[in-house]
Amino acid sequence: MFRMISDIGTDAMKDEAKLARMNTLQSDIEGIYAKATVSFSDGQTLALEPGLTQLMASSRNYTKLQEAWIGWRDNTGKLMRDKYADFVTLSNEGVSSLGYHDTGEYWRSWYESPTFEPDLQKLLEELKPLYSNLHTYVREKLMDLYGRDKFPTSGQIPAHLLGNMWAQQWNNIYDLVIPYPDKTSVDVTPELKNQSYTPLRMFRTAEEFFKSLGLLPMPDRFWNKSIIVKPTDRKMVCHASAEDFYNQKDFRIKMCTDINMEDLVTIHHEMGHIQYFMQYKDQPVPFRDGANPGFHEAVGDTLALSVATPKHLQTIGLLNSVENDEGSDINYLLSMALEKIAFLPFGYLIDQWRWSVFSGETPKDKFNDKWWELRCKYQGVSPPVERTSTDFDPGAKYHIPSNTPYIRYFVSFVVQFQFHKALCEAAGQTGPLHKCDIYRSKEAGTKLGDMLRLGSSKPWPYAMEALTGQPNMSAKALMDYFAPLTAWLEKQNAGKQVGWQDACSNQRHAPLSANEQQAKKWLTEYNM
Ligand SMILES: CC(=O)N[C@@H](CC(=O)O)C(=O)NC[C@H](CC1(C(=O)N[C@@H](Cc2ccc(O)cc2)C(=O)O)CCCC1)C(=O)O
Ligand SMILES: [Zn+2]
Repeated sequence: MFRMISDIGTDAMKDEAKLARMNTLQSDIEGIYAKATVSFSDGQTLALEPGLTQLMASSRNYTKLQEAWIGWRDNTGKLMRDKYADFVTLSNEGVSSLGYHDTGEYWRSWYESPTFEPDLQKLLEELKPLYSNLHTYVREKLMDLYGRDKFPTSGQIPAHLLGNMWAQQWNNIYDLVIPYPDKTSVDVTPELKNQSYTPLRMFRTAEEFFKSLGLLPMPDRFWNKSIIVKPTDRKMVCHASAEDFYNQKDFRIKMCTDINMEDLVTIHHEMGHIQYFMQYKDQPVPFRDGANPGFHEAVGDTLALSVATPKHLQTIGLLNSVENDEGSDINYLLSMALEKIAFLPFGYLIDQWRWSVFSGETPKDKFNDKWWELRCKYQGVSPPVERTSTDFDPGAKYHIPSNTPYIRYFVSFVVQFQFHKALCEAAGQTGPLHKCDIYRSKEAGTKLGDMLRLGSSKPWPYAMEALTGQPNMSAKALMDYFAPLTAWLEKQNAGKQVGWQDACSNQRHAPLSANEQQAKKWLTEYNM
């Protein structure tokens, strides 16, 4: 049901004027985000894609990163706080006539579970040790690079140093934290460029994976009507998206494709939505949805877990040699953890914040305090500079101005490992889960297709059981996948201060004295 009446106001809002006002606020807020750029002190002006995204990914200049981080928030969130508060009020009025207390309760209803919130909390708690170990390992490396005096004594990592505008995934700082630099590195971005991959060839490569499982190819109309490169003749919101036109033949992706590994994964993600649209196209319209929104987000990412393996990348000619030793294995698992484990607290906290706003628990003057309370506590990241209540940092993340629910991604990052495990078993793959590649397995494709064709015609636990043999969300498959890395990180972090205090402190660590630096250098060399 989440897709049919997602802009709930259309059906329920009796007062046309209020509906018009809500839609005006929503499009004003989205317009602020879409037009935002950052002008730097050196005269350069960058938009989010590709400029700021590439800067946050590749710059190692503390001050430049900080300027981009502050500038983006000044030109997005800061300009929308009051409008957002008004939007929240009208959105809640819209759903109240449907019998929901507030918009958050309506959004949670799509998961059809009275224990949805405690289930999520339990999953995050189970995954916290793994996240803390990754956080500690990365923090140590970043402290060495940027200096301890940049880091708060409470243990958080400054949010602008993690290779991403929102610190939501840390794959772009892999080069700063790679455990065994002389072993296979799995980043195939240079190879994609060497082989002059085009956006179209990246899309065709993804389609070929789906077809190898016996799943449906992209129809001609998809190829004719999709937009896969940033247009030059007009403005377009570059944030990738997949659209279902509900006419059983029109399905499209819009995306400003960059030639890199991150976008190859995103293409699989978007194509996963298209595959789901096509598989349930013959269901009655109300059932042309994912079993729940998290399932819809998990399809493409599940297949990308196979595609990203060194073995698969070698199969498709993007990696020439694969070394099967512990070092290469840890390198690969760490690169996957920077994308998947790093994301978990972020994926969880966005709607914890938003639900608290919709419920009235967090009033306008507390919007930003609540945001940083959650960011400091769950994600262990801190603002590089002091934030005030007139800032509105949640508004700097696409899904807040676009009013797109987010807990679906937390659900997806958990269930995609359950799906992967089930498909690997169907494909007869018996080795470690992180080495499994279901490429060309018709058994796996049939099992997945059968689940996708259900759409939302059955409750999601039924679909979960059909695919995995049991009805619940479970962190076990994810923890099995990363088990070798967990052991390695625990060894690396032995003797280190693991974790952080709930609240961010303003106090920074003192810089190392000269002989402390010398001692650290000897220790590092000795340990090596
Ligand atoms: C009509 C409509 O609304 N269509 C929906 C789909 C549907 O509901 O049918 C849709 O196209 N939504 C766009 C959204 C785009 C992306 C996104 O926003 N991702 C999250 C989190 C994340 C990050 C990494 C990752 O690997 C997976 C997820 C972020 O970037 O923060 C951008 C990159 C990937 C997915 C999407 O595809 O989910
Ligand atoms: Zn998606």
